[in-house]
Amino acid sequence: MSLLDVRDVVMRFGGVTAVAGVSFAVEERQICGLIGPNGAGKTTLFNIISGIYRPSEGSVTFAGTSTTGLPRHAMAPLGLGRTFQNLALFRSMSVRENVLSGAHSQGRAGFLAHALRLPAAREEDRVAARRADELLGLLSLEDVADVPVADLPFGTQKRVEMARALISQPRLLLLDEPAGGLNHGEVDELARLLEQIRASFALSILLVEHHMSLVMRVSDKVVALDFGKKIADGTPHEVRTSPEVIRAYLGDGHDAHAA
Ligand SMILES: Nc1ncnc2c1ncn2[C@@H]1O[C@H](COP(=O)(O)OP(=O)(O)OP(=O)(O)O)[C@@H](O)[C@H]1O
Repeated sequence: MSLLDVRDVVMRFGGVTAVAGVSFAVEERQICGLIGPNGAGKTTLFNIISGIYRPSEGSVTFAGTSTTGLPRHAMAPLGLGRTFQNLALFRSMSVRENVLSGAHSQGRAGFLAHALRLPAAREEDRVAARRADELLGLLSLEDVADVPVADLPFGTQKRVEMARALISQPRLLLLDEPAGGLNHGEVDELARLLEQIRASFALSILLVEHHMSLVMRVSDKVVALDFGKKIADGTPHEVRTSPEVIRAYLGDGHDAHAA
């Protein structure tokens, strides 16, 4: 059984079919890249998997549970973490507070236990604080732990978002254009970080990304979309050399050399 199973998913917005019957799977500990030219349907599919949209047709199964149409707040407790293309951080809060905010979805002790500072809640807070420290170290954020997020460069904010997604210990991390807005050096750093995260946390990653060299470097497999349909699904080499993928990028005036 695959960790994530996307089956025959269709998404229509009025007269527009954004996703036209896509199936693919992500296995345990796999890094899967999702690529395609502008308007191919990547973000729509990503939003379906993370519970923002309910598909018009088809199903999504995560770790054996059907998540089709489940609300997004039900996703983190199941083990699905995500980051956003345009960052969704609390800008006036510190890095540590932002990272800790990701732990709340995991809490089992409940609102009342936290309000009354009962032992179960205090233990949860201790565990979360310990995990936050580990993640701040792993993502080289210790020196800025107490700095408000708004005062940090974009690349650093992206690492904060990653740490916040990781604190809930997801089995699958959904990353929406993590390289967007990063410079060369930062993209290189990101590639190393993704490999390190996979090794340290034994998780799977689904990566929607335009930055081809990053996708090809870190992915075990790549799924390519064009006009809402899957046009390739295989190793980075297979996808990079697929005539349909080359055609999709060339035909649309995209940077085909990078592919
Ligand atoms: N809420 C919506 N209402 C109407 N049409 C939409 C909506 N969301 C997406 N679309 C259309 O669906 C198609 C796929 O869009 P989507 O954003 O999923 O593509 P994408 O591959 O993520 O593109 P990009 O790389 O530019 O982010 C596009 O034609 C888009 O205009």
